[in-house]
Amino acid sequence: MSENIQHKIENLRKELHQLNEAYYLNDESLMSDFEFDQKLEELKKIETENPEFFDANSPTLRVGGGITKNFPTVQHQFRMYSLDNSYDFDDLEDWEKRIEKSFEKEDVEFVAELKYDGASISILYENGKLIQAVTRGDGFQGDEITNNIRTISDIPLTLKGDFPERFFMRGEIYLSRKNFNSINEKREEEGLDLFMNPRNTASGSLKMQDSGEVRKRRLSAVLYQFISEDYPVESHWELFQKAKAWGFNISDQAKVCKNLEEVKEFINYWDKNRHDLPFEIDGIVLKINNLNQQQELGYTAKSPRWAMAYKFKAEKVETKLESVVYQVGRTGAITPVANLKPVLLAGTTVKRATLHNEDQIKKLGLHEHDFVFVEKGGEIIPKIVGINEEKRESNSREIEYIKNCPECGTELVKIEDQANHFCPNELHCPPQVVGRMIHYVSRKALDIENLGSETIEQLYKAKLVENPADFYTLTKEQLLPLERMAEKSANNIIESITKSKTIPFEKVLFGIGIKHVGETVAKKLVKNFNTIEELQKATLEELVQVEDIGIKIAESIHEFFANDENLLMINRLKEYGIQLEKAENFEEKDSNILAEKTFLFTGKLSLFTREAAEEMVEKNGGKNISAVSKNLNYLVVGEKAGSKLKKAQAIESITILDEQEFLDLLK
Ligand SMILES: NC(=O)c1ccc[n+]([C@@H]2O[C@H](COP(=O)([O-])OP(=O)(O)OC[C@H]3O[C@@H](n4cnc5c(N)ncnc54)[C@H](O)[C@@H]3O)[C@@H](O)[C@H]2O)c1
Ligand SMILES: [Zn+2]
Repeated sequence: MSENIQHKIENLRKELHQLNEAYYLNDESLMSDFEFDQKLEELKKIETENPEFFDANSPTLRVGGGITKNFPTVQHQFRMYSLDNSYDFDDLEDWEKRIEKSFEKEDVEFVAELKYDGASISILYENGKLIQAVTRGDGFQGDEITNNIRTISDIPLTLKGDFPERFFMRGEIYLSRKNFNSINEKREEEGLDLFMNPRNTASGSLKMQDSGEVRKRRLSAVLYQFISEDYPVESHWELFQKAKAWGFNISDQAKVCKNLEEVKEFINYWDKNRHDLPFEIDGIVLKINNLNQQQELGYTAKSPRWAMAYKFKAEKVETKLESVVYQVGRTGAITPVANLKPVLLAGTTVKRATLHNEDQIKKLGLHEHDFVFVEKGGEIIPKIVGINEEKRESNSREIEYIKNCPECGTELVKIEDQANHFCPNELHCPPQVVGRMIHYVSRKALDIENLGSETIEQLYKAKLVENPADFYTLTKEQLLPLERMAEKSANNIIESITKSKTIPFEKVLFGIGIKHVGETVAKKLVKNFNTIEELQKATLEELVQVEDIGIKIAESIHEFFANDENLLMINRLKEYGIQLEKAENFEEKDSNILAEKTFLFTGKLSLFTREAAEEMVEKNGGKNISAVSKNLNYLVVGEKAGSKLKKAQAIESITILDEQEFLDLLK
């Protein structure tokens, strides 16, 4: 018996650890939050009943996140906790009763706030200036991401009014629905995978190395906690008002509730109206208003006793399955999709739900015309979570998975370790053909501006292009009849196509879409092979001798050149003057960490010479400029820096670094 229980505890702990790792480190939700929380609750219960299996590392006792290797690690002066959560009023009532009991003779007030769905951050302010920003990490230590946080316009770099000398502000970094959608629209244009949901995208954005890219994500921030050695006021609510006056973005919806009735009203209101907010929330947070009471209640191993999260369950509705259709992605992956009788769910009308793959359909046991339960969990696309078998028609047949590609008829294949089926007809299956051309024009490949995925699709349908070489024979006259194509756009497209003839070999090699040859591999190949002919002639042995090239990539390169159609395309590209030879100034960049960043060095440098420093900037994608202005991002100062430093200090957007801090940027 006890062996069984031990086994169960260990399995649950292991599973929850894995889910935490996916969620916090890879920004992936492998199940809904509700399912996760149920498992956590189950573990908590078994652990309480079987205290002999105590483990301080259990997910019930530890904050789920961790730190990465990509940023400096910083210890939190004040620990960052998680929140206890509940999904129903009974739990809230229990919590309130416990609290009432602790303060029999005092009034207890609550502050109810929206629970923003993003990633938490702790920001240190000293003398009214933003000094440092750190992620929650494991609660004890986190990643130092100050430069990324500085790009968020909701976060003040300088405070106003009667702010305390030194304190931390904590809050949530999130992404509005609108900005999330526009990021995905752009990714779709560029043929990139779409992001799953705003929470994971916000959290992933914070971990990017290039703050220029972070800025483009247009993140938002809301601050909800002031922390310091001592407090200027006596309640959480007053702190909010203070913080607002100092220039912080505080939630407009927060409200003082005198009792649980008012709390319930607040919760019910937002459960109903949350879909109208411009951002996503996953619940409501309740905090005891009085700071003395907060202090008296203190903390458990993982969360404050003076706060509680009430989480909304994902909504679930029943509707009828009308049909199952199969989508072919640009890489040839097949995704089954359920067409549903339209139904209102979480504020939007749902007509389709993803079925993921054949195994998922089998697991559900889906039959034609079944009545299904649909839920909107962490993902944008709703999913079918169950079937109402009582309503099944007696003669309805089980859904049978397709054997051939719905686009081109080719027999599908299943690759080991992959959940999806694939259409192997890379060169002629329409979505794959279009996908290859979209990849060719994308920013990191031939960077042909003005030619979006829609236009490419139209060109393909009009039989004007079938592979990247065809772009170079396009004329303005052929473009003009396309939908929504004006003279000016047609000219721009032709111009961008012509301009792509100067794009260097390594980007062309990436652009022609040899399987497994990504950006970095393409660079490594060009470093070792001067021309496309040399690459074509290389034996498998020669290929695998190149750094980072394994047998899988080598074989894929061979396969590519064994195909006559590919050779024909290469010959045509050569004829049109595309770069298929290593450029004289080819230089393998170390990284792109400093992309779009400008630098200026001043004063007497001791860790490196000015020339070496400027070279480091360039090798990592940055730019050197010669004067202090608004265009400067970083001023790196050595000893005895003079007027440039003074001038830079007056411009808020310039970050001033010492030499070591500059080197740290390159880590
Ligand atoms: N789906 C999965 O696979 C998976 C995996 C791991 C965790 N999770 C989810 O994450 C939860 C655990 O994450 P957690 O520890 O960050 O807890 P949490 O997200 O449930 O609550 C704590 C966090 O809420 C945030 N928050 C938002 N608004 C706030 C406000 N007004 N005041 C205070 N805090 C506010 C803060 O970032 C705080 O750290 C789990 O309960 C689960 O729901 C899901
Ligand atoms: Zn196909």
